[in-house]
Amino acid sequence: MKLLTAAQTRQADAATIEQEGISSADLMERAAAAFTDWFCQRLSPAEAGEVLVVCGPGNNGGDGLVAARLLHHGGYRVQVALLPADKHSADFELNRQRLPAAVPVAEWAPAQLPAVAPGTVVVDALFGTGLNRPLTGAAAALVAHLNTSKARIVSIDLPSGLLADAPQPADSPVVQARHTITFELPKLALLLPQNARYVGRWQALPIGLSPQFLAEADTDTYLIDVTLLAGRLPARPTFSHKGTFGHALLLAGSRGKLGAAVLAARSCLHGGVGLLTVQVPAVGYAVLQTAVPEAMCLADAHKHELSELPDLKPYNAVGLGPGIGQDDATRAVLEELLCTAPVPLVLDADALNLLGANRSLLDLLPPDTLLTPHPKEFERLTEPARDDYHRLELLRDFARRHRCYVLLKGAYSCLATPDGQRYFNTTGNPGLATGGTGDVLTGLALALRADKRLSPLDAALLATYAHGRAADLAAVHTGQAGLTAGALPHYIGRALQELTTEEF
Ligand SMILES: NC(=O)C1=CN([C@@H]2O[C@H](COP(=O)(O)OP(=O)(O)OC[C@H]3O[C@@H](n4cnc5c(N)ncnc54)[C@H](OP(=O)(O)O)[C@@H]3O)[C@@H](O)[C@H]2O)[C@H](O)CC1
Ligand SMILES: [K+]
Repeated sequence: MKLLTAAQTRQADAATIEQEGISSADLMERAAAAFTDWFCQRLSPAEAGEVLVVCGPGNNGGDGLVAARLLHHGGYRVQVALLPADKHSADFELNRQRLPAAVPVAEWAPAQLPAVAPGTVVVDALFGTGLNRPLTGAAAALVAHLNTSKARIVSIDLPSGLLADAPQPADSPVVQARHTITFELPKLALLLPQNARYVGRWQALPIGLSPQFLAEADTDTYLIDVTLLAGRLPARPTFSHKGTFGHALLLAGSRGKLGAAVLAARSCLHGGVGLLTVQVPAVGYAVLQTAVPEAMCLADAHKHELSELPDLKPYNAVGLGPGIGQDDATRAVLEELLCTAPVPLVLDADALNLLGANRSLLDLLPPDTLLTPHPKEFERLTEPARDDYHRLELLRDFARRHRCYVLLKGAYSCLATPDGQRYFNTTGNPGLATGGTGDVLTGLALALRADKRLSPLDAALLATYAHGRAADLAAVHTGQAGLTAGALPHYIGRALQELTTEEF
């Protein structure tokens, strides 16, 4: 799925209107009807009580007027508050006329903003993708009034005051919505942590925008979902053997952090790798042989941390990082690996922190290496980000400069590619915010990078999606709070199976 900018959304509207031979008012009716259906499925007229629809001067306000009409006809008690404005869009005016007289309408000027009782259901239709500057004056006053009222706010398209795809001053007035219901495709602003307090839970409702326009739209930003992944994970051939799915080497663990090596190893095996060899410090040898009998194990000569690199010839991919610590001997292993790796690399955790502490090593990164930092690890590789938008710019620049794939982990993890593309993940849940889940991702990514049938991009996309999907499958049984990294590997196979396609 593509992520479109506000400007592209307007172009999609125009293309839809032209190709279907409909009016913009028809498309507004379709969008507002989708919103109203969503609303009615969640709140009955009795549960909603008095619904306050606040409308701005443009087509976002027009959506609100249509929703007010449809809710009224659906038996809801509705009133409409209009933001004072000198001019209104044509479709706003049209739907102002269509609003039944039985629906009370009042213009809410800053001087006398009526009280909004706590818990009132408010439909925020002030501004959407047409917002082009921070709110001031009457609009800012109304937004502040709504936010302090503790109303239950659902925003149409965007929480009013939030720009669709660009940063804005941190003190800009923005509606704090419980839900944001957007149309067809999400906007970038909905995916960023700094906007979470405004956006609440978001959902994109289909409104039949031109499939041709969407297919041809030029974007460098995508969502990782099942449609994007279709066909990327081939079925496992009948006459497969262990070599078919690659032999991976995992370099992991240090004294007191051997669990990371176990988690990554188990995940790699559940990710479908053919053979796995794990090298751990000598202290971990018995642990790995016991905990992960399916993996072959090499004991590093050093007792407590990794100090040597084995011969890499037998391996199709190498993973380094989970639990390795940052001792000098381990840094030397990283440097040797970067200089000699003839195979795809997956670097995580302290391997990234070692890169951050020894920036000259970044110049040794082989092309197509996959790095999987969380935001703090990424900051150590680059610089502190001003905000989430700046962090995405840093991410794109880093991936381009070092010709690598960088997966910035978090809600909606973002994969940046060497050619400047960005992919936001759509799976996962807050249950992943627990120790060891990154190690599980590393093991899964290593398994897929060892599969010679997969491109570096496909392996990274599949690992990102399946890791979050495994968490979603697990959380059904464990709950989010009860989700542990150790439970995740058991759901990876099913997550991958859902993505496997049998070619005709
Ligand atoms: N495909 C879809 O997603 C569809 C979405 N629809 C809805 O249409 C809106 C977008 O409507 P639009 O009229 O383009 O813009 P807004 O309603 O968001 O804003 C109205 C005008 O407000 C002015 N503006 C911008 N910023 C401010 C501000 N800070 N303070 C005051 N006024 C502001 C601006 O006009 P200017 O002349 O002042 O620049 C805006 O034009 C979308 O969000 C959906 O809700 C369609 O209904 C159907 C398809
Ligand atoms: K809105």
